[in-house]
Amino acid sequence: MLYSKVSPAEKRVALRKMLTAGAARQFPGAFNPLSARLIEEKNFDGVYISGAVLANDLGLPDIGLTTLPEVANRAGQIARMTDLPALVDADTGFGEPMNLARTIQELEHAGLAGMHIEDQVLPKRCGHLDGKTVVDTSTMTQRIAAAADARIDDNFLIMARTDIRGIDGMSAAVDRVKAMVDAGADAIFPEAMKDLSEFETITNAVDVPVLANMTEFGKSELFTRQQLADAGVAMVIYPVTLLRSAMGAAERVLDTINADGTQNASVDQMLTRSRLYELVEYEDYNAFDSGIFNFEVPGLDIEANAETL
Ligand SMILES: C[C@](O)(C(=O)O)[C@H](CC(=O)O)C(=O)O
Ligand SMILES: [Mg+2]
Repeated sequence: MLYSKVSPAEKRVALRKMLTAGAARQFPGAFNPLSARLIEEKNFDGVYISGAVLANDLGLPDIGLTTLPEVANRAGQIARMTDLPALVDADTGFGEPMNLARTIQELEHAGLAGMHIEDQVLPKRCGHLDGKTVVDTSTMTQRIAAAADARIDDNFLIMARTDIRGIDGMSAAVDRVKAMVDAGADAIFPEAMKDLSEFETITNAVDVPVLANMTEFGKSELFTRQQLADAGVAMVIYPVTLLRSAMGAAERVLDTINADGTQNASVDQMLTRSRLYELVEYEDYNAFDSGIFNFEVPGLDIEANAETL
């Protein structure tokens, strides 16, 4: 009922423990707090909170327009609704090293288990698009060092993402991930890997957990969990999958209403009222209320006093 009773500190420890090379832990992207519940109920390992989803949910493109308070607030609403650890996408960190320090502390206070920051320059782009630019290595390593230094809970995971693969190729990507680990990154997100051998090159180059981004309509093929595990990947995200599915369903039902004048033909595709109530634990709230508002007043015989009450 209400929020998760697992503390952020416990979630961070759990995240650290589960991220071993080849574990390929699966983190679907929650597009709202309720979908985080669904992810947990379906036994996934953790919840991802995508920058693209946070921006798109506000009707904005994913080009770095969202602000730290917006991201921290929404990510916190999602993270506290599940017992699973949540990893949030903090884009480029919302500024330069001093801002990075504040970003880390805000996200820690919001109850996140970890975050990732990337080496793009603003305006940033989806990592699977062309036309990106990245900062030089020393700017990126300063961001990571400032983030690591500002953290209060040592278990808060700082993941570093590089978008350099699509610009300067794989050997630049290998140099960049090594430098990011040396600067204090706890985990690596190599963006826009073309195939499994590229993931393997990265997992062989560093000793920290590596993430694979299985976003649809991007540059990577949609590999299975097993394929990614065999390439040494520790964590897999499906960042926009649920939002795309939910919006796809929404579009179809609107078309049905337009065509038929009623939603009847779509009802069997919907989450039923009882299933929805199950997800929000309606029964537990009812039980709580009936335990308190039982209309019994100690020492008072309600029936005997019925006329005067
Ligand atoms: C992972 C990502 O950073 C996100 O914000 O979810 C995006 C996903 C996408 O746009 O498909 C990305 O840059 O890959
Ligand atoms: Mg993003």
